[in-house]
Amino acid sequence: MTEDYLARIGNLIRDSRKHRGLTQTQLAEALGTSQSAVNRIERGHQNLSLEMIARIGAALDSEIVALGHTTPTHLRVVGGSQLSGAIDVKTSKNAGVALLCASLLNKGRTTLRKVARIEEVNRILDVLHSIGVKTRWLNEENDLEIVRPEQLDLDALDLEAARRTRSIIMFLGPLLHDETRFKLPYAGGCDLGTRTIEPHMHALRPFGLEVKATGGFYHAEVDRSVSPKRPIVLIERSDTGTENVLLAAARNPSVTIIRNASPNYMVQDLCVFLQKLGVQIDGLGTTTLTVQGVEEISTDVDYAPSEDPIEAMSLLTAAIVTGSQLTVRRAPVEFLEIELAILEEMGLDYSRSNEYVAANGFTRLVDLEVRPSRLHSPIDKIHPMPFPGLNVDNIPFFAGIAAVAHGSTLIHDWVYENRALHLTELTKLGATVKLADPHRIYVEGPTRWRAAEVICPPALRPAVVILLGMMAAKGTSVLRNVYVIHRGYEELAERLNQLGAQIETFRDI
Ligand SMILES: CC(=O)N[C@H]1[C@@H](OP(=O)(O)OP(=O)(O)OC[C@H]2O[C@@H](n3ccc(=O)[nH]c3=O)[C@H](O)[C@@H]2O)O[C@H](CO)[C@@H](O)[C@@H]1O
Ligand SMILES: C=C(OP(=O)(O)O)C(=O)O
Repeated sequence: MTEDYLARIGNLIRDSRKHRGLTQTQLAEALGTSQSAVNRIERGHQNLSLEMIARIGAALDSEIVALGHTTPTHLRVVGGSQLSGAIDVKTSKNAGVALLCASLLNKGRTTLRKVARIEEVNRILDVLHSIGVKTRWLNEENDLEIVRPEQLDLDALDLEAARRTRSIIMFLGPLLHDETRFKLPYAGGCDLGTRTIEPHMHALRPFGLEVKATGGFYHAEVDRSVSPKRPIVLIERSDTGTENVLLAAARNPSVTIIRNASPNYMVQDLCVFLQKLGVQIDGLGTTTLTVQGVEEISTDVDYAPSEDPIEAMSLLTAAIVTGSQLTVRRAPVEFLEIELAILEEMGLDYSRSNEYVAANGFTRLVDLEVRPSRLHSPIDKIHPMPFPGLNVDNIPFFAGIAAVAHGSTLIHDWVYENRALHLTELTKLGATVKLADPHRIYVEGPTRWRAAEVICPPALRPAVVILLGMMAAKGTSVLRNVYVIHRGYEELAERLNQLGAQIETFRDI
Protein backbone atom coordinates (compact mmCIF):
# COMPACT_ATOMS: atom_id res chain seq x y z
CA MET A 1 0.00 0.00 0.00
CA THR A 2 1.38 3.44 -0.81
CA GLU A 3 1.91 5.99 1.96
CA ASP A 4 -0.86 8.08 0.52
CA TYR A 5 -3.41 5.28 0.90
CA LEU A 6 -2.20 4.47 4.39
CA ALA A 7 -2.58 8.11 5.40
CA ARG A 8 -6.10 8.25 3.93
CA ILE A 9 -7.15 5.03 5.63
CA GLY A 10 -5.54 6.27 8.86
CA ASN A 11 -7.61 9.46 8.66
CA LEU A 12 -10.79 7.48 8.08
CA ILE A 13 -10.05 5.26 11.07
CA ARG A 14 -9.32 8.24 13.32
CA ASP A 15 -12.53 10.02 12.26
CA SER A 16 -14.61 6.94 12.71
CA ARG A 17 -13.06 6.20 16.14
CA LYS A 18 -13.70 9.77 17.29
CA HIS A 19 -17.23 9.61 16.01
CA ARG A 20 -17.78 6.48 18.15
CA GLY A 21 -16.35 8.41 21.11
CA LEU A 22 -13.49 5.90 21.61
CA THR A 23 -9.96 6.70 22.73
CA GLN A 24 -7.01 5.14 20.93
CA THR A 25 -6.52 2.91 24.00
CA GLN A 26 -10.14 1.70 23.89
CA LEU A 27 -9.84 0.86 20.19
CA ALA A 28 -6.52 -0.87 20.84
CA GLU A 29 -8.19 -3.02 23.50
CA ALA A 30 -10.99 -4.00 21.11
CA LEU A 31 -8.36 -5.02 18.55
CA GLY A 32 -6.03 -6.72 20.99
CA THR A 33 -3.19 -4.37 20.12
CA SER A 34 -1.38 -1.44 21.70
CA GLN A 35 -2.36 2.23 21.77
CA SER A 36 0.90 3.10 20.01
CA ALA A 37 -0.02 0.73 17.16
CA VAL A 38 -3.38 2.48 16.78
CA ASN A 39 -1.59 5.80 16.81
CA ARG A 40 0.74 4.62 14.03
CA ILE A 41 -2.19 3.28 12.01
CA GLU A 42 -4.07 6.59 12.28
CA ARG A 43 -1.00 8.52 11.17
CA GLY A 44 -0.57 6.25 8.17
CA HIS A 45 2.72 4.89 9.46
CA GLN A 46 1.72 1.25 9.75
CA ASN A 47 1.23 -1.29 7.00
CA LEU A 48 -2.22 -2.84 7.27
CA SER A 49 -3.35 -6.33 6.37
CA LEU A 50 -6.81 -6.81 4.93
CA GLU A 51 -7.67 -8.80 8.02
CA MET A 52 -6.69 -5.90 10.28
CA ILE A 53 -8.76 -3.48 8.19
CA ALA A 54 -11.74 -5.82 8.53
CA ARG A 55 -11.23 -6.07 12.32
CA ILE A 56 -10.99 -2.30 12.67
CA GLY A 57 -14.13 -1.94 10.57
CA ALA A 58 -15.96 -4.39 12.84
CA ALA A 59 -14.72 -2.70 16.03
CA LEU A 60 -15.85 0.71 14.77
CA ASP A 61 -18.98 -0.61 13.13
CA SER A 62 -17.96 1.28 10.02
CA GLU A 63 -16.99 0.46 6.47
CA ILE A 64 -13.40 1.72 6.42
CA VAL A 65 -12.40 0.70 2.94
CA ALA A 66 -14.55 0.19 -0.08
CA LEU A 67 -13.20 -1.65 -3.10
CA GLY A 68 -12.17 0.60 -5.95
CA HIS A 69 -11.33 4.26 -5.54
CA THR A 70 -14.36 5.76 -7.17
CA THR A 71 -16.78 5.18 -4.31
CA PRO A 72 -18.13 8.56 -3.33
CA THR A 73 -17.63 9.97 0.15
CA HIS A 74 -20.54 11.44 2.10
CA LEU A 75 -20.98 13.40 5.30
CA ARG A 76 -23.46 12.72 8.09
CA VAL A 77 -24.03 15.89 10.08
CA VAL A 78 -25.68 16.06 13.48
CA GLY A 79 -26.54 19.74 13.63
CA GLY A 80 -27.90 22.27 16.05
CA SER A 81 -24.93 22.76 18.33
CA GLN A 82 -22.69 25.77 18.63
CA LEU A 83 -19.02 25.86 17.83
CA SER A 84 -16.37 27.25 20.13
CA GLY A 85 -12.63 27.75 20.31
CA ALA A 86 -10.17 28.83 17.65
CA ILE A 87 -9.13 27.57 14.26
CA ASP A 88 -6.25 28.41 11.94
CA VAL A 89 -6.90 29.21 8.29
CA LYS A 90 -4.87 27.01 5.95
CA THR A 91 -3.02 28.12 2.85
CA SER A 92 -5.03 28.79 -0.26
CA LYS A 93 -6.11 26.36 -2.95
CA ASN A 94 -5.73 28.96 -5.64
CA ALA A 95 -2.16 29.99 -4.75
CA GLY A 96 -1.29 26.32 -4.22
CA VAL A 97 -2.27 25.28 -7.73
CA ALA A 98 -0.70 28.37 -9.33
CA LEU A 99 2.60 27.70 -7.57
CA LEU A 100 2.56 24.05 -8.62
CA CYS A 101 2.20 25.17 -12.23
CA ALA A 102 4.91 27.80 -11.66
CA SER A 103 7.30 25.13 -10.38
CA LEU A 104 7.52 23.95 -14.01
CA LEU A 105 9.51 27.11 -14.77
CA ASN A 106 12.27 26.09 -12.39
CA LYS A 107 14.94 23.52 -13.18
CA GLY A 108 16.14 23.76 -9.57
CA ARG A 109 14.41 22.36 -6.48
CA THR A 110 11.15 24.04 -5.49
CA THR A 111 10.01 23.70 -1.89
CA LEU A 112 6.56 24.95 -0.99
CA ARG A 113 5.63 25.20 2.68
CA LYS A 114 2.32 24.11 4.23
CA VAL A 115 0.62 23.43 0.94
CA ALA A 116 -3.12 22.81 1.22
CA ARG A 117 -3.42 19.02 0.91
CA ILE A 118 -6.62 19.09 -1.08
CA GLU A 119 -7.94 17.22 -4.10
CA GLU A 120 -7.32 20.13 -6.46
CA VAL A 121 -3.65 20.04 -5.49
CA ASN A 122 -3.64 16.23 -5.73
CA ARG A 123 -4.96 16.36 -9.29
CA ILE A 124 -2.20 18.78 -10.37
CA LEU A 125 0.31 16.53 -8.59
CA ASP A 126 -1.12 13.56 -10.54
CA VAL A 127 -0.55 15.48 -13.75
CA LEU A 128 2.95 16.57 -12.75
CA HIS A 129 3.91 12.97 -11.85
CA SER A 130 2.58 11.69 -15.14
CA ILE A 131 4.89 13.99 -17.11
CA GLY A 132 7.95 13.05 -15.09
CA VAL A 133 8.05 15.66 -12.31
CA LYS A 134 9.19 14.29 -8.93
CA THR A 135 7.20 15.53 -5.97
CA ARG A 136 7.48 14.53 -2.34
CA TRP A 137 5.58 15.52 0.81
CA LEU A 138 8.36 16.23 3.28
CA ASN A 139 6.56 16.09 6.62
CA GLU A 140 3.23 16.35 8.42
CA GLU A 141 3.29 20.12 7.99
CA ASN A 142 2.55 19.50 4.30
CA ASP A 143 5.81 20.94 3.02
CA LEU A 144 6.20 19.81 -0.56
CA GLU A 145 9.28 19.37 -2.71
CA ILE A 146 9.10 19.52 -6.49
CA VAL A 147 11.86 18.71 -8.96
CA ARG A 148 11.18 18.67 -12.67
CA PRO A 149 13.17 16.66 -15.18
CA GLU A 150 15.09 18.37 -17.96
CA GLN A 151 12.59 17.02 -20.50
CA LEU A 152 8.89 16.66 -19.71
CA ASP A 153 7.03 13.62 -21.07
CA LEU A 154 3.88 15.38 -22.25
CA ASP A 155 2.62 12.35 -24.18
CA ALA A 156 2.15 10.58 -20.86
CA LEU A 157 0.04 13.41 -19.37
CA ASP A 158 -2.69 12.06 -17.05
CA LEU A 159 -5.76 13.23 -18.95
CA GLU A 160 -8.29 12.10 -16.41
CA ALA A 161 -6.65 14.09 -13.60
CA ALA A 162 -6.13 17.11 -15.85
CA ARG A 163 -9.79 17.19 -16.89
CA ARG A 164 -10.93 17.41 -13.28
CA THR A 165 -9.26 20.75 -12.59
CA ARG A 166 -9.53 24.27 -13.88
CA SER A 167 -5.88 24.91 -13.11
CA ILE A 168 -4.51 22.77 -15.97
CA ILE A 169 -4.96 25.87 -18.11
CA MET A 170 -2.03 27.37 -16.20
CA PHE A 171 0.31 24.85 -17.85
CA LEU A 172 0.12 26.94 -21.02
CA GLY A 173 2.35 29.74 -19.68
CA PRO A 174 5.18 27.51 -18.40
CA LEU A 175 5.08 25.02 -21.28
CA LEU A 176 5.44 27.57 -24.04
CA HIS A 177 9.05 28.12 -23.02
CA ASP A 178 10.21 24.57 -23.74
CA GLU A 179 7.69 23.05 -26.14
CA THR A 180 6.73 23.99 -29.67
CA ARG A 181 3.68 21.73 -30.01
CA PHE A 182 1.60 20.23 -27.24
CA LYS A 183 -1.97 19.57 -26.25
CA LEU A 184 -3.88 19.90 -23.00
CA PRO A 185 -7.39 18.67 -22.28
CA TYR A 186 -10.17 21.20 -21.70
CA ALA A 187 -10.12 22.70 -18.22
CA GLY A 188 -12.59 21.44 -15.60
CA GLY A 189 -13.18 22.80 -12.11
CA CYS A 190 -16.46 23.94 -10.60
CA ASP A 191 -19.44 23.74 -12.90
CA LEU A 192 -20.40 27.39 -12.86
CA GLY A 193 -21.72 27.68 -16.40
CA THR A 194 -19.53 28.69 -19.33
CA ARG A 195 -16.13 29.81 -18.10
CA THR A 196 -14.25 31.48 -20.86
CA ILE A 197 -10.53 30.99 -21.45
CA GLU A 198 -10.45 33.55 -24.24
CA PRO A 199 -8.65 36.11 -22.01
CA HIS A 200 -5.85 33.55 -21.59
CA MET A 201 -5.55 32.96 -25.34
CA HIS A 202 -5.70 36.64 -26.16
CA ALA A 203 -2.97 37.45 -23.65
CA LEU A 204 -0.65 34.58 -24.59
CA ARG A 205 -0.79 35.17 -28.35
CA PRO A 206 1.87 37.94 -28.12
CA PHE A 207 4.24 35.24 -26.80
CA GLY A 208 3.76 33.27 -30.02
CA LEU A 209 1.20 30.82 -28.63
CA GLU A 210 -1.64 29.81 -30.95
CA VAL A 211 -4.29 27.51 -29.55
CA LYS A 212 -6.98 25.62 -31.43
CA ALA A 213 -9.66 24.10 -29.25
CA THR A 214 -11.07 20.97 -30.91
CA GLY A 215 -12.10 17.48 -29.88
CA GLY A 216 -11.75 18.11 -26.15
CA PHE A 217 -8.20 19.43 -26.41
CA TYR A 218 -6.41 22.75 -26.63
CA HIS A 219 -3.86 22.17 -29.40
CA ALA A 220 -1.01 24.59 -28.81
CA GLU A 221 1.70 25.72 -31.21
CA VAL A 222 4.46 28.08 -30.21
CA ASP A 223 6.45 30.38 -32.44
CA ARG A 224 9.34 31.39 -30.23
CA SER A 225 10.51 34.16 -32.53
CA VAL A 226 7.44 36.10 -31.39
CA SER A 227 7.64 38.23 -28.25
CA PRO A 228 5.31 40.95 -26.89
CA LYS A 229 5.96 44.26 -28.62
CA ARG A 230 3.60 46.38 -26.56
CA PRO A 231 1.82 46.14 -23.20
CA ILE A 232 -0.48 43.15 -22.87
CA VAL A 233 -3.97 44.28 -22.00
CA LEU A 234 -6.11 41.60 -20.39
CA ILE A 235 -9.61 41.75 -21.81
CA GLU A 236 -10.91 40.65 -18.37
CA ARG A 237 -9.30 41.02 -14.98
CA SER A 238 -8.95 37.27 -14.78
CA ASP A 239 -7.01 35.71 -11.89
CA THR A 240 -5.67 32.65 -13.71
CA GLY A 241 -5.39 34.71 -16.91
CA THR A 242 -3.04 37.12 -15.13
CA GLU A 243 -1.14 34.17 -13.69
CA ASN A 244 -0.73 32.61 -17.12
CA VAL A 245 0.76 35.81 -18.52
CA LEU A 246 3.10 36.06 -15.54
CA LEU A 247 4.22 32.47 -16.19
CA ALA A 248 4.84 33.32 -19.85
CA ALA A 249 6.63 36.58 -19.01
CA ALA A 250 8.79 34.98 -16.28
CA ARG A 251 11.16 33.34 -18.75
CA ASN A 252 10.84 35.91 -21.49
CA PRO A 253 14.10 37.87 -21.49
CA SER A 254 12.48 41.18 -22.45
CA VAL A 255 10.20 43.36 -20.36
CA THR A 256 6.49 42.51 -20.35
CA ILE A 257 3.93 45.03 -19.17
CA ILE A 258 0.57 43.57 -18.15
CA ARG A 259 -2.38 45.92 -17.88
CA ASN A 260 -5.75 45.19 -16.28
CA ALA A 261 -3.92 42.52 -14.27
CA SER A 262 -5.76 40.96 -11.37
CA PRO A 263 -4.12 41.99 -8.08
CA ASN A 264 -5.94 39.20 -6.21
CA TYR A 265 -4.36 37.08 -3.46
CA MET A 266 -3.19 34.13 -5.58
CA VAL A 267 -1.61 36.50 -8.09
CA GLN A 268 0.25 38.29 -5.29
CA ASP A 269 1.56 34.95 -3.97
CA LEU A 270 2.69 33.98 -7.46
CA CYS A 271 4.47 37.33 -7.92
CA VAL A 272 6.38 36.98 -4.65
CA PHE A 273 7.35 33.42 -5.61
CA LEU A 274 8.56 34.50 -9.05
CA GLN A 275 10.56 37.30 -7.48
CA LYS A 276 12.31 34.64 -5.38
CA LEU A 277 13.17 32.88 -8.63
CA GLY A 278 14.93 36.02 -9.82
CA VAL A 279 12.13 37.45 -11.97
CA GLN A 280 11.73 41.20 -11.46
CA ILE A 281 8.15 42.31 -10.99
CA ASP A 282 7.04 45.86 -10.32
CA GLY A 283 3.51 46.86 -9.43
CA LEU A 284 2.71 43.96 -7.11
CA GLY A 285 -0.82 44.32 -5.79
CA THR A 286 -1.83 46.72 -8.58
CA THR A 287 -3.43 46.30 -11.99
CA THR A 288 -0.24 47.10 -13.94
CA LEU A 289 2.60 44.63 -13.63
CA THR A 290 6.00 45.14 -15.21
CA VAL A 291 7.94 41.91 -15.54
CA GLN A 292 11.60 41.48 -16.41
CA GLY A 293 11.96 37.77 -17.09
CA VAL A 294 15.02 35.53 -17.00
CA GLU A 295 15.57 33.04 -19.81
CA GLU A 296 16.69 30.09 -17.70
CA ILE A 297 15.63 29.53 -14.09
CA SER A 298 17.51 26.97 -12.06
CA THR A 299 17.26 27.98 -8.43
CA ASP A 300 16.61 26.09 -5.22
CA VAL A 301 13.67 28.08 -3.96
CA ASP A 302 11.71 27.89 -0.73
CA TYR A 303 8.34 29.58 -0.53
CA ALA A 304 5.40 29.65 1.87
CA PRO A 305 2.08 30.58 0.21
CA SER A 306 -0.35 32.62 2.23
CA GLU A 307 -3.59 31.77 3.97
CA ASP A 308 -6.86 31.36 2.07
CA PRO A 309 -9.29 34.27 2.35
CA ILE A 310 -12.09 32.04 1.08
CA GLU A 311 -11.47 29.46 3.76
CA ALA A 312 -11.39 32.30 6.31
CA MET A 313 -14.79 33.45 5.04
CA SER A 314 -16.11 29.87 5.18
CA LEU A 315 -15.09 29.59 8.83
CA LEU A 316 -16.57 32.98 9.71
CA THR A 317 -19.79 31.81 8.08
CA ALA A 318 -19.70 28.57 10.08
CA ALA A 319 -19.66 30.67 13.26
CA ILE A 320 -22.35 33.06 12.05
CA VAL A 321 -24.91 30.48 10.91
CA THR A 322 -24.47 28.40 14.07
CA GLY A 323 -24.63 31.48 16.32
CA SER A 324 -21.22 30.71 17.81
CA GLN A 325 -18.34 32.52 19.39
CA LEU A 326 -15.28 31.52 17.40
CA THR A 327 -11.82 32.82 16.67
CA VAL A 328 -10.61 32.47 13.11
CA ARG A 329 -6.85 32.83 13.25
CA ARG A 330 -4.50 33.80 10.42
CA ALA A 331 -7.14 35.49 8.25
CA PRO A 332 -5.61 37.46 5.31
CA VAL A 333 -7.39 40.69 6.13
CA GLU A 334 -6.59 42.63 2.97
CA PHE A 335 -8.70 40.15 1.04
CA LEU A 336 -11.62 40.27 3.45
CA GLU A 337 -11.99 44.00 4.09
CA ILE A 338 -15.18 44.47 2.12
CA GLU A 339 -16.71 41.24 3.37
CA LEU A 340 -16.03 42.40 6.95
CA ALA A 341 -17.37 45.90 6.28
CA ILE A 342 -20.64 44.43 4.97
CA LEU A 343 -20.90 42.00 7.90
CA GLU A 344 -20.35 44.89 10.29
CA GLU A 345 -23.14 46.81 8.59
CA MET A 346 -25.36 43.73 8.96
CA GLY A 347 -24.77 43.86 12.71
CA LEU A 348 -21.97 41.34 13.25
CA ASP A 349 -20.25 41.65 16.59
CA TYR A 350 -16.59 40.81 16.07
CA SER A 351 -13.13 42.00 16.90
CA ARG A 352 -9.81 41.76 15.14
CA SER A 353 -6.31 41.42 16.52
CA ASN A 354 -3.34 43.52 15.50
CA GLU A 355 -1.98 42.62 12.10
CA TYR A 356 0.96 40.26 11.68
CA VAL A 357 2.78 39.04 8.61
CA ALA A 358 2.27 35.67 6.91
CA ALA A 359 5.17 33.29 6.30
CA ASN A 360 5.52 34.66 2.75
CA GLY A 361 6.79 37.85 4.43
CA PHE A 362 4.14 39.85 2.67
CA THR A 363 0.48 39.11 3.34
CA ARG A 364 -1.12 40.80 6.36
CA LEU A 365 -2.97 38.48 8.72
CA VAL A 366 -5.30 39.02 11.68
CA ASP A 367 -7.21 36.85 14.13
CA LEU A 368 -10.94 37.50 13.98
CA GLU A 369 -13.20 36.77 16.91
CA VAL A 370 -16.87 36.45 15.97
CA ARG A 371 -19.59 36.60 18.61
CA PRO A 372 -23.28 35.60 18.37
CA SER A 373 -25.10 38.55 16.83
CA ARG A 374 -28.56 39.61 15.68
CA LEU A 375 -28.02 40.21 11.99
CA HIS A 376 -30.25 42.15 9.61
CA SER A 377 -30.16 42.15 5.84
CA PRO A 378 -27.87 44.71 4.18
CA ILE A 379 -29.46 47.79 2.66
CA ASP A 380 -27.88 47.28 -0.74
CA LYS A 381 -27.49 44.15 -2.81
CA ILE A 382 -24.46 41.93 -2.34
CA HIS A 383 -22.39 41.61 -5.49
CA PRO A 384 -18.82 40.64 -6.38
CA MET A 385 -16.14 42.68 -8.10
CA PRO A 386 -12.58 41.83 -9.12
CA PHE A 387 -10.21 42.49 -6.22
CA PRO A 388 -10.28 44.82 -4.31
CA GLY A 389 -14.02 44.16 -4.48
CA LEU A 390 -15.99 41.51 -2.65
CA ASN A 391 -14.54 38.17 -3.78
CA VAL A 392 -16.86 36.23 -6.06
CA ASP A 393 -15.97 32.98 -4.29
CA ASN A 394 -17.32 34.50 -1.07
CA ILE A 395 -20.73 35.30 -2.58
CA PRO A 396 -22.22 31.88 -1.71
CA PHE A 397 -21.33 32.41 1.95
CA PHE A 398 -23.44 35.54 1.99
CA ALA A 399 -26.41 33.39 1.01
CA GLY A 400 -25.90 31.36 4.19
CA ILE A 401 -25.43 34.51 6.24
CA ALA A 402 -28.46 36.24 4.67
CA ALA A 403 -30.50 33.17 5.62
CA VAL A 404 -29.87 33.85 9.33
CA ALA A 405 -30.30 37.64 9.04
CA HIS A 406 -33.66 39.38 9.53
CA GLY A 407 -35.07 40.70 6.27
CA SER A 408 -34.58 40.21 2.57
CA THR A 409 -31.17 40.20 0.89
CA LEU A 410 -30.57 40.43 -2.83
CA ILE A 411 -27.48 38.57 -3.98
CA HIS A 412 -26.32 39.27 -7.51
CA ASP A 413 -23.63 36.95 -8.88
CA TRP A 414 -23.11 38.55 -12.29
CA VAL A 415 -19.89 36.60 -12.80
CA TYR A 416 -21.01 33.00 -12.90
CA GLU A 417 -24.06 31.76 -14.73
CA ASN A 418 -24.83 28.82 -12.46
CA ARG A 419 -23.52 29.53 -9.04
CA ALA A 420 -26.60 31.41 -7.79
CA LEU A 421 -28.73 28.55 -9.05
CA HIS A 422 -26.84 26.07 -6.85
CA LEU A 423 -27.68 28.18 -3.82
CA THR A 424 -31.37 27.38 -4.16
CA GLU A 425 -30.43 23.98 -2.69
CA LEU A 426 -30.49 25.77 0.67
CA THR A 427 -34.29 25.62 0.48
CA LYS A 428 -34.03 21.89 1.23
CA LEU A 429 -32.72 22.93 4.65
CA GLY A 430 -35.60 25.32 5.24
CA ALA A 431 -34.09 28.55 3.89
CA THR A 432 -36.21 30.87 1.76
CA VAL A 433 -34.19 31.41 -1.41
CA LYS A 434 -35.98 32.73 -4.46
CA LEU A 435 -34.33 32.72 -7.84
CA ALA A 436 -35.07 36.02 -9.58
CA ASP A 437 -33.04 35.07 -12.67
CA PRO A 438 -29.96 32.87 -13.23
CA HIS A 439 -27.75 35.48 -11.59
CA ARG A 440 -29.88 36.85 -8.77
CA ILE A 441 -31.43 35.37 -5.67
CA TYR A 442 -33.47 36.85 -2.86
CA VAL A 443 -32.82 35.31 0.53
CA GLU A 444 -35.43 35.87 3.23
CA GLY A 445 -34.35 35.40 6.83
CA PRO A 446 -34.19 34.33 9.54
CA THR A 447 -34.38 30.63 8.79
CA ARG A 448 -35.70 27.77 10.87
CA TRP A 449 -33.17 25.26 9.61
CA ARG A 450 -34.27 21.68 9.22
CA ALA A 451 -32.18 18.60 8.63
CA ALA A 452 -32.23 17.07 5.14
CA GLU A 453 -30.41 14.86 2.71
CA VAL A 454 -28.78 16.77 -0.14
CA ILE A 455 -26.46 15.79 -2.99
CA CYS A 456 -23.53 18.21 -3.32
CA PRO A 457 -23.98 20.61 -6.20
CA PRO A 458 -21.00 20.47 -8.60
CA ALA A 459 -19.59 23.67 -7.15
CA LEU A 460 -17.30 23.95 -4.19
CA ARG A 461 -18.54 27.00 -2.31
CA PRO A 462 -22.28 26.31 -2.63
CA ALA A 463 -21.55 22.77 -1.38
CA VAL A 464 -19.79 24.15 1.68
CA VAL A 465 -22.63 26.57 2.45
CA ILE A 466 -25.03 23.64 2.41
CA LEU A 467 -22.76 21.81 4.86
CA LEU A 468 -22.78 24.87 7.12
CA GLY A 469 -26.58 25.04 6.93
CA MET A 470 -26.67 21.39 8.01
CA MET A 471 -24.53 22.26 11.02
CA ALA A 472 -27.12 24.86 11.99
CA ALA A 473 -30.09 22.49 11.52
CA LYS A 474 -31.15 20.35 14.48
CA GLY A 475 -31.19 16.64 13.66
CA THR A 476 -29.19 14.48 11.29
CA SER A 477 -28.51 15.61 7.73
CA VAL A 478 -26.63 13.81 5.00
CA LEU A 479 -24.53 15.54 2.36
CA ARG A 480 -23.73 13.20 -0.50
CA ASN A 481 -20.75 13.06 -2.81
CA VAL A 482 -18.43 15.58 -1.20
CA TYR A 483 -15.41 15.27 -3.54
CA VAL A 484 -16.16 18.81 -4.64
CA ILE A 485 -15.60 20.06 -1.07
CA HIS A 486 -12.36 18.10 -0.80
CA ARG A 487 -11.20 19.91 -3.93
CA GLY A 488 -10.78 23.05 -1.90
CA TYR A 489 -10.69 22.23 1.81
CA GLU A 490 -8.33 20.06 3.82
CA GLU A 491 -9.94 17.95 6.54
CA LEU A 492 -12.80 20.42 6.85
CA ALA A 493 -15.10 18.01 8.69
CA GLU A 494 -12.39 16.94 11.13
CA ARG A 495 -11.38 20.53 11.85
CA LEU A 496 -14.99 21.61 12.39
CA ASN A 497 -15.44 18.61 14.70
CA GLN A 498 -12.59 19.91 16.82
CA LEU A 499 -14.67 23.05 17.33
CA GLY A 500 -17.72 21.05 18.43
CA ALA A 501 -19.40 20.07 15.16
CA GLN A 502 -20.55 16.48 14.70
CA ILE A 503 -19.72 15.41 11.19
CA GLU A 504 -19.00 11.84 10.22
CA THR A 505 -17.43 10.79 6.94
CA PHE A 506 -18.81 7.62 5.39
CA ARG A 507 -18.87 5.78 2.10
CA ASP A 508 -21.19 3.46 0.28
CA ILE A 509 -20.17 -0.18 0.37
C1 LIG B 1 -7.83 28.26 -9.74
C2 LIG B 1 -8.34 29.63 -9.47
O1 LIG B 1 -7.57 30.51 -9.14
N1 LIG B 1 -9.65 29.81 -9.55
C3 LIG B 1 -10.24 31.10 -9.25
C4 LIG B 1 -10.12 32.01 -10.47
O2 LIG B 1 -10.72 31.34 -11.57
P1 LIG B 1 -10.53 31.94 -13.04
O3 LIG B 1 -9.20 32.63 -13.12
O4 LIG B 1 -10.80 30.84 -13.97
O5 LIG B 1 -11.62 33.01 -13.13
P2 LIG B 1 -11.45 34.46 -13.80
O6 LIG B 1 -10.73 35.37 -12.83
O7 LIG B 1 -10.89 34.26 -15.14
O8 LIG B 1 -12.92 34.97 -13.91
C5 LIG B 1 -14.04 34.29 -13.49
C6 LIG B 1 -15.20 34.71 -14.29
O9 LIG B 1 -15.41 36.08 -14.17
C7 LIG B 1 -15.59 36.70 -15.39
N2 LIG B 1 -14.90 37.99 -15.30
C8 LIG B 1 -13.75 38.11 -14.60
C9 LIG B 1 -13.07 39.32 -14.54
C10 LIG B 1 -13.62 40.43 -15.23
O10 LIG B 1 -13.04 41.52 -15.21
N3 LIG B 1 -14.78 40.27 -15.90
C11 LIG B 1 -15.43 39.07 -15.96
O11 LIG B 1 -16.47 38.97 -16.60
C12 LIG B 1 -14.95 35.77 -16.41
O12 LIG B 1 -15.62 35.78 -17.62
C13 LIG B 1 -15.04 34.42 -15.76
O13 LIG B 1 -16.14 33.68 -16.18
O14 LIG B 1 -10.75 33.23 -10.22
C14 LIG B 1 -12.15 33.15 -9.98
C15 LIG B 1 -12.64 34.58 -9.77
O15 LIG B 1 -11.99 35.18 -8.70
C16 LIG B 1 -12.41 32.26 -8.78
O16 LIG B 1 -13.80 32.01 -8.71
C17 LIG B 1 -11.70 30.92 -8.87
O17 LIG B 1 -11.70 30.29 -7.61
C1 LIG C 1 -14.66 28.44 -8.58
C2 LIG C 1 -13.76 27.94 -7.78
O1 LIG C 1 -12.71 27.16 -8.13
P1 LIG C 1 -12.17 26.64 -9.55
O2 LIG C 1 -11.66 27.85 -10.26
O3 LIG C 1 -11.04 25.76 -9.11
O4 LIG C 1 -13.29 25.93 -10.20
C3 LIG C 1 -13.78 28.19 -6.33
O5 LIG C 1 -12.70 28.10 -5.72
O6 LIG C 1 -14.85 28.49 -5.78
